[in-house]
Amino acid sequence: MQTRIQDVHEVYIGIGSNVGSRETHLRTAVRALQRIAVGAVQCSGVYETAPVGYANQPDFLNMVVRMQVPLRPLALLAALHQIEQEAGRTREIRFGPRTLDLDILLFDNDYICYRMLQVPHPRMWDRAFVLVPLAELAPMRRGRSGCTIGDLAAARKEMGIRYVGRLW
Ligand SMILES: Nc1ncnc2c1ncn2[C@@H]1O[C@H](COP(=O)(O)OP(=O)(O)OP(=O)(O)O)[C@@H](O)[C@H]1O
Ligand SMILES: Nc1nc2c(c(=O)[nH]1)N=C(CO)CN2
Repeated sequence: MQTRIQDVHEVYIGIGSNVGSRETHLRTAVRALQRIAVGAVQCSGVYETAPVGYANQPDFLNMVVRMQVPLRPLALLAALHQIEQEAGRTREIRFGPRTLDLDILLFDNDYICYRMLQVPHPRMWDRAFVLVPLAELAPMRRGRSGCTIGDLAAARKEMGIRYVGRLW
């Protein structure tokens, strides 16, 4: 069956890992995302980042991808949960260590407010580990404050985050 253009959505996904082989988890995640995407997945660089929200855990690797998906928001969330589970993700401590975390940052230009899903991701605007890689892919997008993601990232790029390179 053909996918109609209006059924395809542009989404940005935040990826994080701080347990096990972090780089392997990122690579596995991007390959899995490629399987649900229409066309190529575009990747930011990879950053090593100090933990935010719960300090007593290892540093993360973080990156962001942009892709087009033929899925509605909750179906995309379910697909991301499945990929997290396949990477051995468990949920014990809020903001705590995890093999793989996949967050929907942006879904087209939509505002989504379901019990299980809020988009734009409500905590992304303060997080250097999201804004800095996201600014590589969408520097001119604006948040509710009216500031661009590029400006928000520039104001935070010294905050516990170090560029380590590209996976692709
Ligand atoms: N934009 C979103 N992307 C992913 N999950 C979301 C989003 N909005 C709400 N959720 C919900 O958050 C729940 C908890 O997700 P998770 O365990 O990954 O949180 P967390 O990574 O510890 O914290 P944070 O959401 O601040 O990154 C998910 O099961 C999902 O229902
Ligand atoms: N540096 C960093 N800190 C975090 C991260 C993350 O991906 N990177 N994810 C969290 C859970 O939402 C909590 N804290």
